[in-house]
Amino acid sequence: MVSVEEATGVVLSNLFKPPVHVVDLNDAYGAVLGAPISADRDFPPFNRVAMDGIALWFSELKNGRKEFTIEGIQRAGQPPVNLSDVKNAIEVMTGAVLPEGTNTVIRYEDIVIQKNVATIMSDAVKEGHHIHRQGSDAKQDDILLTPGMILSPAEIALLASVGRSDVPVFSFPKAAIISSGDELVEVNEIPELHQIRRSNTYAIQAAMKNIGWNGTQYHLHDQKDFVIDSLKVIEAAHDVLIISGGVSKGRFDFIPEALEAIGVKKLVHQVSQRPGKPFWFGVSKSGKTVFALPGNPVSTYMCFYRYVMPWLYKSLGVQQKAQWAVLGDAFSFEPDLTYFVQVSVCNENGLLVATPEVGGGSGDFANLKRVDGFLELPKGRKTFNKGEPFPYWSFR
Ligand SMILES: Nc1nc2c(c(=O)[nH]1)N[C@H]1C(S)=C(S)[C@@H](COP(=O)(O)OP(=O)(O)OC[C@H]3O[C@@H](n4cnc5c(N)ncnc54)[C@H](O)[C@@H]3O)O[C@H]1N2
Ligand code: MOO
Repeated sequence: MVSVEEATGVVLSNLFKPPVHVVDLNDAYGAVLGAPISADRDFPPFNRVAMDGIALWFSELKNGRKEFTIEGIQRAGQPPVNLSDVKNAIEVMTGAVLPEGTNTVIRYEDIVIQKNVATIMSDAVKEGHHIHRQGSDAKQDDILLTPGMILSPAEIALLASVGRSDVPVFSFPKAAIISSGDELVEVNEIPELHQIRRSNTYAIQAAMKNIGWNGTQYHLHDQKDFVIDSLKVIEAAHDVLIISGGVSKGRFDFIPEALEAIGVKKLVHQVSQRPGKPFWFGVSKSGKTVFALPGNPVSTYMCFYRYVMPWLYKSLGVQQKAQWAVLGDAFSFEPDLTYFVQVSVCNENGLLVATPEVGGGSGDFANLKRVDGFLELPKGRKTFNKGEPFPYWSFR
């Protein structure tokens, strides 16, 4: 049995190398950027007028002139006009290029215009006011976005502004989501007394969809040869297998044996954690990744967020930000295991406070509906204090 930290270390050193494909800018939201994006021009690309008003040559104002004849207008979208006489000014619009021969913008609010003459009413005008300087935000060829960024609306705006209508993004690994167990029937079936509907693969699929990842669902009956043959075919056709169930010690828990039979090397089996102790992880001969998550629904769920998601993010170069929350109530847990306690969270004066909602164990997935995530309470301790911070794994 290995610790959570050891298991994490193994999982995160067996990553998927994602290929890059191109998507239309309109479809890029939420995708993971697959190549660096640089500025094709300075940001802003020209000295940009930042307020509607007039532009003039500041020395004239400094030397005492208060009245400036307006000799023209500079609209946004027009090439720069030229101030021909420093005693004059040019009306300028926000977003326009600063007219040549001017170096200061004064807002309409600070002037009075009568008969084409602007009188400056403010004493607070400073040289260079209200000009968004060329290159002040970024220089041409600066790297604006790096691979591994999840594209939010902010990045979409940058991609648009540098002319990237085709966006290179990382492809997600092709995933198989596999359930196993003869007690499981399809969602649209009426189960017999001894049966239940399968729900874990749907939960995994939904968790994946949340980040734009898709998988194909399979179900395996508890028949050893069938499991071996099916896994062989599925392994060949996917980059990652996410299996739920059949990994503990039951007579019909064939998954570890079947995986080894098809050449998947076991790298982790059994982690000193609750839930999810029978967690299994391995890599096939052809480099495919296999997660076999313990079948109890809460265990599957927890292991997906604690191991599969970090693996995916690291594979795609995404920096997963560690989250912490403080324990809302004192808590005790006797076994010498890392305990992922189900918690509901709320924000109290800027602090994320996690209140344990233990529920009825790892089979009680009805409890998950009132829970926001898991708080990771370390092994080697029995009591945990109210107000103490611990890593928090959110699924909302
Ligand atoms: N002798 C031992 N028995 C068990 C141990 C152990 O260490 N020694 N570990 C227990 C723990 S902890 C867990 S977790 C489970 C995990 O077992 P499996 O991975 O083999 O899971 P199954 O037995 O197939 O299923 C467990 C439970 O979950 C239900 N299940 C499975 N798949 C689904 C699904 N897709 N949707 C909904 N529910 C699912 C299944 O019906 C079982 O009730 O083993 C303990 N036993
Ligand atoms: O540890 Mo198991 O994953 O609790 O039911």
